[in-house]
Amino acid sequence: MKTLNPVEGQRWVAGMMPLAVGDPLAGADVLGVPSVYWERPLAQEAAAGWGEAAVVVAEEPSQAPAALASLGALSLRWVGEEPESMPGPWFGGMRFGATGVPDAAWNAHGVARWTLPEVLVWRAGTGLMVAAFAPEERGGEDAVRSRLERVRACYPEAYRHARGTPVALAQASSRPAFEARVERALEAIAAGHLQKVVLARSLDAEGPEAFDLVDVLARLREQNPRCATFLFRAPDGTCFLGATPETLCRVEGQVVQTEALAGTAAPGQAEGLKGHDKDLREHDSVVRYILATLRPLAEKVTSDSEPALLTLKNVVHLRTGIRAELRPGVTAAQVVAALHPTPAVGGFPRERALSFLVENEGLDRGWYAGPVGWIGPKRAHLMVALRSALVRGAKARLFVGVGLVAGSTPEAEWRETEMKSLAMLRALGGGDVVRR
Ligand SMILES: C=C(O[C@@H]1C=C(C(=O)O)C=C[C@H]1O)C(=O)O
Repeated sequence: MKTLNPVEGQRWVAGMMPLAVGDPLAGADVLGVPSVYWERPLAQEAAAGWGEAAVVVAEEPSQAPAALASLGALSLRWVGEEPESMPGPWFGGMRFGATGVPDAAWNAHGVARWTLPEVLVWRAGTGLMVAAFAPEERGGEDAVRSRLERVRACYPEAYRHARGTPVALAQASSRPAFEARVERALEAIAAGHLQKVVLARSLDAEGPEAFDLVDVLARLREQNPRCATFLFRAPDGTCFLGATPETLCRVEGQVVQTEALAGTAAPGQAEGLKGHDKDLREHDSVVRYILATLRPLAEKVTSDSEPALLTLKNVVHLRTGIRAELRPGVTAAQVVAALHPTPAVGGFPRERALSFLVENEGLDRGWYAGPVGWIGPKRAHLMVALRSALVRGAKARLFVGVGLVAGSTPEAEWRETEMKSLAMLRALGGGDVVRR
């Protein structure tokens, strides 16, 4: 594990102040594309971070849980008032897991990468707050004060709407290759080797010029108010961003909220979903896995008695809400390590499904379907990074997956991946996407 600015043994100083009414995203007009971005419009939770006061990086998959656990060791001294409900201060994520076909495009994001921004702006009630972070030694307090003043002096008060006009995207992906992989998965299911496996594919899209990622974020949050819009920028400028509906875990003290999200229909066919045996089986394996995984960590675990419909712009999902009260001493990092990957994005039985993906998926998922979000003392929110893309310049690689069980068909699953790709395509292109 590598700490770019050592956290252990180092003390950090932080300060904060209110900003006038505004929008965390609007800061991008003066401070540039943020290093980290997070927004859940319906929950009125939004945060943008610039710069990197500290970064914790895992270099090997085996180091990812320790990297996450180490974030709690941050020794932070607040000058003046302490915030009550600041998201973070660590923002980042990690890879889905092992891959059979490593893609160097993911290298700069690392196996796991957690950033403590130099400046963090977040929504608090009707206004904004800004915090700054710096190492204690060598004038930390002065750095914090000057950063806060600099941000206050330049921060725009307007809301940042998308401004660009729609552009045509060149798109490339292989339907025959994906359908052949679906067939292979269905054979493994028919042979009794697997009950469920979630197979993903990529789709390459290219715009006429470099994507304006602030515009893309503005569209993602506006078009997907029930989702978490996120962005993580790696040191080489590559950005991983998206708008995902799936919470891996929200931790507030000892209380955890999570959900099973699996089973999908087109918006027009939502009503049939609750009575559809294939989708109910696909969903049920996720509910059972999450309940069994949380029980050893929790005093009490409860779930909704039946799945409800979660209606998004392009798709409808089956959703079961799950809550747990953690045993004393159990941390958010332990909950993440235990839950990820759930059968909503991996499969069941878990290890067999993951090996099947390494051998047959033919894709480096990178951070797609991995945990992304924020973590701080006593609170954390990690989402499953779906409906997302890795973007560099004018090129974007989108990722979409589908849960396969007995009864799935290649054609229907291809269509489902097409539907799921619309959220990112609409945000990248800025216009409606026509699918034949
Ligand atoms: C794998 C994805 O989505 C997952 C798979 C679903 C399904 O197969 O029904 C539904 C929601 C997600 O848990 C994706 O969007 O890429």
